[in-house]
Amino acid sequence: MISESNIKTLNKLIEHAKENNKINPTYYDLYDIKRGLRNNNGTGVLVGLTEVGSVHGYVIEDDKKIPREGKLFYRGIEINEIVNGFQEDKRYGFEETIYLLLFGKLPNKKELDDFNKLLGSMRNLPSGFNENFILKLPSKDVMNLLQRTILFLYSLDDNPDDISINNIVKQSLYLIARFPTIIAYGYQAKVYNYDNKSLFIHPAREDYSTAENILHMSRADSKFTRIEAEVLDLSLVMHAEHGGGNNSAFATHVVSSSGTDTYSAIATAVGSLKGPKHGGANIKVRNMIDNIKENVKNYSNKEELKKYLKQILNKEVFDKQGLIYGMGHAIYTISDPRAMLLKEKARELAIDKNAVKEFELYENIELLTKEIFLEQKNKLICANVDLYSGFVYSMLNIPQELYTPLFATARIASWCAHRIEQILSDKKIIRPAYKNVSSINKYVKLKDR
Ligand SMILES: CC(=O)SCCNC(=O)CCNC(=O)[C@H](O)C(C)(C)COP(=O)(O)OP(=O)(O)OC[C@H]1O[C@@H](n2cnc3c(N)ncnc32)[C@H](O)[C@@H]1OP(=O)(O)O
Ligand SMILES: O=C([O-])CC(=O)C(=O)O
Repeated sequence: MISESNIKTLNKLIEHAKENNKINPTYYDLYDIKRGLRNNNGTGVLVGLTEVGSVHGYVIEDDKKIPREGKLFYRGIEINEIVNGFQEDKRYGFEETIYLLLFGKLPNKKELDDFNKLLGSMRNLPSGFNENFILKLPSKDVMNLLQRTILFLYSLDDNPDDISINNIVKQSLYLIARFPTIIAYGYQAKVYNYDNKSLFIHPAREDYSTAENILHMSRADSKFTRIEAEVLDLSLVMHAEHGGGNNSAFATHVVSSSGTDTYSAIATAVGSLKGPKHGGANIKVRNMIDNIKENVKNYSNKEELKKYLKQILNKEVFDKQGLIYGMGHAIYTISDPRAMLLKEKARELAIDKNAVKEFELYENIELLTKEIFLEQKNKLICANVDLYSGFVYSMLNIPQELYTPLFATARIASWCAHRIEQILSDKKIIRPAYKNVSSINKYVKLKDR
């Protein structure tokens, strides 16, 4: 318990923190600061090269951003082609995607089989690890648990700081293989400790894919249907990579450039992805939907819904941050190809599960937010990958606690790929500049203050 007098001290410190950390907003223009590492025309400042993936949402003509339909490529192959490829063969695609992102080529049948076997053999945690580091130390937040569990794994690695590529590839594969196990057990520990539910620990199965293992380990009865595993697998594929400049990949580049170990780098990326403007938006979307349902009597009525969305944007309601989660993107303008694919999946599942009214709420949020941005800011905005993903998960009976951890389980593939690329190709430590705009102050002796 914090004492009354310490509360007073704390409140005073908070006031100092607020008073003394505000930079005059006009300085940003004066010194031509690339806020958010963006150029004046909204494009990202070019800070690196990559062959892992690329994201297209506009073209530049006469220094102006001209909106285009979104396209996403993994190692030069368009995402829709990858999806069509494994769906036509009626097989899972996430492991093939990890292979492609990490090793830069599509695996042949034997290479893919061998890779699946290797990942399968790496999925279980070291003996006693779950008991000591997860079940005894639960967290209400599975992303928080994931982040520190990665750091605990450092302590059990005999050679954690070796950043030779031989060692990094091995460490990366262990982490990629173990993320499903960690998030499933982290979820079990959460519901057992905080929600008074029974505890079930199912060992990972070597013969199961990543998606199958997640469903098997996170469910009490360990049962799932082929359709459920296929939809989850598709979602993992679509969340796996998004270029070098997205916040968590860039965070990986930044910390990897200092020469730090794999566990520190990946824990950093998890911390970045958790943010509500990045991967954490999927859980925010869910909360926003619940809030809308509570506060908009007839949420099927577009006028009523639009009025409430405007109140969200004006910071009057919901979390008062002024954001409509699941909408907008740093690169996509007209469309995010993943959101379009997920939307179609969501529509199919909603018809099947009698949830069309809820699907229409998501669709109306998309349409009306676009309308509001055009009317108020003359700005094109589109749904991003986080808008429909949570809805799809809810129809697969995947708990909310796992929404962002599932994103991390997919995205770790590209964090590892970007880290390897950074270490092999760009040896310079990332160190941009901050201009100091404070006055010169004299040190005053304690007795004179
Ligand atoms: C996996 C992912 O990370 S996908 C993104 C997930 N995040 C979300 O869904 C959160 C909601 N969306 C957002 O916050 C933003 O759209 C971001 C962070 C994704 C991108 O932001 P930016 O790169 O700044 O986008 P952009 O340059 O197009 O934004 C222009 C303006 O529109 C605002 N804007 C963009 N999207 C939204 C939104 N969904 N709600 C409210 N305002 C928004 C921005 O805050 C910015 O305002 P400003 O000019 O007053 O600073
Ligand atoms: O690219 C970005 O800025 C955000 C991101 O990671 C994604 O959309 O998957």
